[in-house]
Amino acid sequence: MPKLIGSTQGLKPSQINRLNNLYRRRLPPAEVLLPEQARALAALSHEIGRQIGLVVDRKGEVRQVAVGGPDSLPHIDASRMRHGRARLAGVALVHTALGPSGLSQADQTALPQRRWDYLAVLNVDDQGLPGLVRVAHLLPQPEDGQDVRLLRPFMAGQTPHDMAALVQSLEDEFARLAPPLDVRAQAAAILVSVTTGSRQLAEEHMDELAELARSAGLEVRGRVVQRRQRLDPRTLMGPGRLAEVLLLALRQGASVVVFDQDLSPGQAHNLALLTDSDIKVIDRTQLILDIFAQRAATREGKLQVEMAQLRYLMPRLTSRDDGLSRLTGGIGGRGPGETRLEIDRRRVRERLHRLEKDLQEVGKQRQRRRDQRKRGGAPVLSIVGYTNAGKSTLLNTLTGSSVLSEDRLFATLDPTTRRLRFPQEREVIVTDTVGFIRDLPKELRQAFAATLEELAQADLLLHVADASNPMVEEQIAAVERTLDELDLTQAPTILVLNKIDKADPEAVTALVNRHQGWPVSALDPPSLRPLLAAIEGMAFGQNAGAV
Ligand SMILES: Nc1nc2c(ncn2[C@@H]2O[C@H](COP(=O)(O)OP(=O)(O)OP(=O)(O)O)[C@@H](O)[C@H]2O)c(=O)[nH]1
Ligand SMILES: [Mg+2]
Repeated sequence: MPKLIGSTQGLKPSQINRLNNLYRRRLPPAEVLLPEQARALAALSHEIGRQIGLVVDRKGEVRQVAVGGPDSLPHIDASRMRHGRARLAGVALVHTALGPSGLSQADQTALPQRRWDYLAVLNVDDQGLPGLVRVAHLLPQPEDGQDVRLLRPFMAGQTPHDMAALVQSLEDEFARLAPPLDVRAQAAAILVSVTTGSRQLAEEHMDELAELARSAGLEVRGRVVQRRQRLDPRTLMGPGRLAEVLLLALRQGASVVVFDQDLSPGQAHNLALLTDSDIKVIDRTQLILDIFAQRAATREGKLQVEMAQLRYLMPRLTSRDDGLSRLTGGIGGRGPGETRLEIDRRRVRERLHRLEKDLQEVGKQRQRRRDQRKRGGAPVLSIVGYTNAGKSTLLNTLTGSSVLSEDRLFATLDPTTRRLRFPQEREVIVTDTVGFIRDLPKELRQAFAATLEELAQADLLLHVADASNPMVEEQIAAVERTLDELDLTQAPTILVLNKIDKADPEAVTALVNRHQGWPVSALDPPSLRPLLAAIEGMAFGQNAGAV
């Protein structure tokens, strides 16, 4: 028999017994409660002066008995009660309310939070007698602007609907309305941004978040931007708005909610407690970590990503509870965590220590390779730039190689080195590396320090920007800021304005004038000729070509 949960302190053994006995009798699935069950429940609730909640599955079995305060219930985790692939929780909540209050605001928001099949409130009068039963359920589509339907209140035993049939039809309707998932996607997601800034900026950042989500294998099914005077320190957005987001997720069949803002460990924890356990609430940093985890191919890359994930996880391991399992893993359950709920801080620390050692070792090897290259004497040209700007494509076209390039953020994680030959037997070493992004998570910046160190060796930096991107100015600034933070401003830099084939020509002209950049299309070799001449000139001295 499952255990009672909630405020059982101070109750008499006989009362605890009677509460436990509530597990023994099934409730009629079609009817919510039989009259004698309503009487017993009302009397007991009245006697202990607390709300009693019953979580009831679709067969009428009582799966959880919860004891609350005079007008509240404890947190109930319905995750292990879910049946099959149901969209709704597969369980309903029936609880008592002392006095005439009926359905509270908390009840209304609990519906999308917990996805109860339905929620029934049994009023208990001041004599301890059962009053009306009020039932509310979520609507698959809004009706007259309402997302929740309240059934006509009734006395126990006089249910106006066959509740089992009603739940089944809701379930079918929710399933019918959510489109099937694209075969290439791992899950559907709702994107959320809570901001005190301008809507336009928030929308632009959401465009980027959508690209990140797509790159991570998520299918974006909705975007919600909330502007507030002040962020809610507990959950960023207010509870009402959060309930809307969760309802949208339910209707769209989305199992991931991604915040554009970073969530503190406390916020992530609170949000996890306020959402159904089938929903994963993550932030932009986690999304980026997840992409990196999917893309890391070399040993060094994998070590770096695991280190970043563990560093992110560490402060979130303080409290261990049901929210944790959803905080730890990646979207598809990759990454550390998920399978290791029992993972503790000590083990994480040990693993981090090990990773640091391994990374140092790999770093030494990298240093040796670098020294060898240096001894060769050829100048080193490093390609840097915002993710997806076309760095790998440019490397390929410049050096006639075939490094993976993809319309996807963070296609490249591991540095690649190629030779670019000029006439007269002169060559430069060209390296392509991981792209930058605004607000790169600090865990990743630290973990990728070794990779980025490579850039310090560069004699020349090629900063590639995507001139066709509406956010190109912000991207150029973000890259410059990152270079600055990495202390990489010594080497001369050439700004390459890429993708002019699909950019607005006037915008390109303006960019060229403003930044003294070289307009090119990495897909069109002839367009690279002036840039090549500039590279040769800067790598070998202005007049080198004439010698
Ligand atoms: N139209 C057009 N597309 C380009 C051009 N250069 C690159 N692309 C496309 O832009 C996308 C990204 O190119 P990548 O070379 O992978 O970009 P990257 O900067 O290496 O990206 P990450 O490694 O993910 O940071 C690919 O789909 C390329 O085909 C260009 O000049 N014109
Ligand atoms: Mg690349």
